[in-house]
Amino acid sequence: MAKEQLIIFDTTLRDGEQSPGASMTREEKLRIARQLEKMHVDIIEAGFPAASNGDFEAVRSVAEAIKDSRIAALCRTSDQDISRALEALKPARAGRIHTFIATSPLHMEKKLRMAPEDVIIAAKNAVRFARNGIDDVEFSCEDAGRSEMDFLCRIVETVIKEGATTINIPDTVGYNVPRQYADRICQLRERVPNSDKVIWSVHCHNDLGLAVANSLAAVIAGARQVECTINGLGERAGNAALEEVVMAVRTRQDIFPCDTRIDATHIVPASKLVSSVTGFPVQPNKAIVGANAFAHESGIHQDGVLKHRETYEIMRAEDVGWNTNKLVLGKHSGRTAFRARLKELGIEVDSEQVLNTAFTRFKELADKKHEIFDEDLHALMSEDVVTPEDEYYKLVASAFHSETGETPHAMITLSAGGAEHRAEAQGSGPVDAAFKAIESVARSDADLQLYSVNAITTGTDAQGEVTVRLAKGSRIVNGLGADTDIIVASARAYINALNKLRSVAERLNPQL
Ligand SMILES: CC(=O)SCCNC(=O)CCNC(=O)[C@H](O)C(C)(C)COP(=O)(O)OP(=O)(O)OC[C@H]1O[C@@H](n2cnc3c(N)ncnc32)[C@H](O)[C@@H]1OP(=O)(O)O
Ligand SMILES: CC(C)C(=O)C(=O)O
Ligand SMILES: [Mg+2]
Repeated sequence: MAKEQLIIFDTTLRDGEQSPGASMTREEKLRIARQLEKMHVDIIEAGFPAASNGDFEAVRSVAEAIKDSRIAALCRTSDQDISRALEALKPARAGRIHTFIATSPLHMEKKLRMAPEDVIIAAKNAVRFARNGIDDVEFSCEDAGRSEMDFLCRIVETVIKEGATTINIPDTVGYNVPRQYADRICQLRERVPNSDKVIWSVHCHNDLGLAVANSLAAVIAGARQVECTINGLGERAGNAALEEVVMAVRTRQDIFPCDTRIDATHIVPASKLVSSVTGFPVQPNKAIVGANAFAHESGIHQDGVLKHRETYEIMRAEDVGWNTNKLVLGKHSGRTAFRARLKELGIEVDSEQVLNTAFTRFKELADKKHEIFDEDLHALMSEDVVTPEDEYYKLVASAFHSETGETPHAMITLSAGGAEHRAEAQGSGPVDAAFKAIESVARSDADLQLYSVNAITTGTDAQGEVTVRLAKGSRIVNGLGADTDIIVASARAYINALNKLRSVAERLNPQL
């Protein structure tokens, strides 16, 4: 049997924009709307035209530009708001008026200061007025999650009689839990006359982190429109995240009697676009669109994924717009992932013993660094362990001078093959000066590819550890140096890298 359609109503440009700091210009709304259209979002709520001239123009521009998604505009129950929204929607090929009024005792008494009977009259008049201007009218019972069921049934019955085509039951303050919210939808569908003539919609906020769970529970209870936003953007803790709703329904087709029309491969680009427009970063562990959503770091998981992806992946990264899943090498990784990455990098390991030695070094490095990059692996595999006894270069003495207004200066005494050399240099900072002084003796001509500093103890007397990566031709090595003086640690790291470069060169050319 063909699945029913679950309508995706995206409100990133309206409720999403209500996130403090997320307001968008007309051009930004247009860019996002085009991406939503590409994804096959059914309805794009573009804004609240009565809010400002800017929002009016933004809704009008979106209505003009978008052809394959329906454009909705939000308005209160007043004729002025509705007229403004109708005006903004004029260029739309398909438009929808979305009008709302609060229905909870708290909102009616304290905010609207209206008697419940007057709220029903306002809703009735608004839907009638809107239907005179447009065929598609959605009515929302704001704060439905805290409204009395009998009252909800009455107001919904009234607006259906006036021609509302979609009835939205928002959990405006994210107060509901899934079973209770689903029960509301079931009761409304059972009790309201002609409930089968309208689409039941849900709009959940995430104040208790339940927006997606509540939306999905409502879908199982018969809702066929979900209002949601990219990255879960929205007022306060946000709305249900579009990407999570879409992928939950798609991944669990064994449970849901419906599916969306969304082309999920556009989800990650949409997430990145919304994040860059609003300046709201996506947390790495965010479902579907977070940088770690398809990344595996621990050895047992990596081994499983390499043997069969589905051991630890319920969706394919490619299906939501990532290039691929990721195996991140770190201190929890095991030999399987280590060997696999080396193979990808074209590094042949000819024996188990070489692999084991390299793996031990890899673990030592991983204890010091959060993430191991491909360059680290190249360095790791191309270097020999240099023991203090066979170090060619040794730091004998050093002095650094750095004073405000003066060029930093370094003096180094370096032993090279047993002969001591004294060198001085100036640099843009004391570390730069130290490296230049060392180079003036070693003349390695290597490229400095990485300089990174870690504090390995805490406090002002912290031991600083420096990593220096040098590259020469195809050789890449990592040098490490530690000292409580960070400039000395840097000089040691540079010298350590020089010794490793030399030892690799010797291995390749024993005449050296
Ligand atoms: C749950 C939601 O997300 S609701 C949508 C939230 N979005 C917005 O608020 C859009 C941006 N808002 C605005 O730009 C402004 O608030 C405007 C232009 C809409 C109204 O501005 P103002 O006229 O200055 O009113 P103000 O914002 O101070 O107060 C809201 C008024 O609307 C009334 N109101 C609230 N909801 C409704 C409604 N659904 N239908 C009719 N009146 C309503 C309030 O009771 C209040 O009326 P009062 O001034 O007589 O007390
Ligand atoms: C206007 C309505 C749909 C809303 O955003 C809410 O109740 O949260
Ligand atoms: Mg909302």
